[in-house]
Amino acid sequence: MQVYHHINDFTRLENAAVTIGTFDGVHLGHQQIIKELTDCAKLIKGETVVLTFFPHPRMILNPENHALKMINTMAEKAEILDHLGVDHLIITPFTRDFSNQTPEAYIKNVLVEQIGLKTMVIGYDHRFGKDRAGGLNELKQFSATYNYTVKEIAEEDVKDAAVSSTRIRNALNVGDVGTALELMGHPFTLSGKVVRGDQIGRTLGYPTANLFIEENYKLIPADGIYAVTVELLGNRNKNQQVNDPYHPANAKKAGSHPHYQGMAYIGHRPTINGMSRNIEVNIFDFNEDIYHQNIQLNFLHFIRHDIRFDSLEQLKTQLAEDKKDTIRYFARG
Ligand SMILES: Cc1cc2nc3c(=O)[nH]c(=O)nc-3n(C[C@H](O)[C@H](O)[C@H](O)COP(=O)(O)O)c2cc1C
Ligand SMILES: Nc1ncnc2c1ncn2[C@@H]1O[C@H](COP(=O)(O)OP(=O)(O)O)[C@@H](O)[C@H]1O
Repeated sequence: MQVYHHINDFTRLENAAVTIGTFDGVHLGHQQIIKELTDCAKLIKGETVVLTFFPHPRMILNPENHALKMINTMAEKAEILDHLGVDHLIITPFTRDFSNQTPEAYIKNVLVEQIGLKTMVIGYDHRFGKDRAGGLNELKQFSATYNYTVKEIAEEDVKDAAVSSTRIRNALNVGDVGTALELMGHPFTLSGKVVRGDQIGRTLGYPTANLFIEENYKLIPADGIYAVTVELLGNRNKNQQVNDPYHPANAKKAGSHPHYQGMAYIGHRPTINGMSRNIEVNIFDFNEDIYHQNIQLNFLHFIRHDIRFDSLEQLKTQLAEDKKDTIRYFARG
């Protein structure tokens, strides 16, 4: 997949099948749109283009709204779209100028002249252009003039499945990573660098790698303990991943890097009166120094809520129970 950070970097295609959206979570509904896009591209012997906005329009229009958290970082989204076989991903900065275009100007200047639109695949409720005046009707209205077709994804197709980014965010906010997995068809992930903590973990017999997440817009699930798989990504630069998905350090094929099971903790560590909200993982059958490495946690199952214990000894007893519960979860297959 080719990634572009500005529409001007894009070289117009002969036959582009295009879709536009935020695609947060790249859930089963989104995957249906991408599948439709791929089928349309085959019909016109063309290539697939996903046009997305980053930062999210609401982050720009509402920068003080810290409540707006995203299921995916841009890098994670790019990676999933790449796996789904998308040919071109255009990440457009959402500027006032851009959003002030009329629907026709947007269709003509951006979609037709800069991208080479031949087939538009679009969800029933997508809006674009100044005051969100553009939608399916406008796309259809100008299709004859600018010589493209419109493939609509019907409301019932998306709604039937009851899949939405909002529903996934709500599930994650209460720790229900199982529902998120079901609605996305892939696990919710957190990735970042391993940083030093207070080094208490190892004294309990449960060393925990502490995760630092760079993207402040990333949604962190509810406090609690989770069954996760852990991928050791080495020292790759996550930003490079978006800029250059072909960089060898960014190749992330199944089995190309170590994969472990583990139990993750999200919370303030009330037992030791911790101040910060930590994301930590105890990796099973593992004993290596991974400070400064990038790791990815794949969240599969909620184990329990965070608890304040009266002593570290009690916490340690509970950690042994958590490990048993987590192993039992994985054994269930
Ligand atoms: C699976 C797991 C469950 C945990 N559960 C709790 C908990 O219920 N209450 C709590 O205060 N801390 C909990 N912790 C966090 C520990 O307090 C923390 O790992 C320990 O203080 C070590 O911190 P350090 O990595 O900064 O050294 C848990 C950690 C893990 C890995
Ligand atoms: N099984 C393991 N799970 C997690 N980290 C491990 C494991 N074995 C070794 N480590 C290393 O130990 C560190 C965690 O030890 P810990 O005592 O909890 O220190 P800290 O408080 O700095 O996280 C990790 O960052 C990692 O480098």
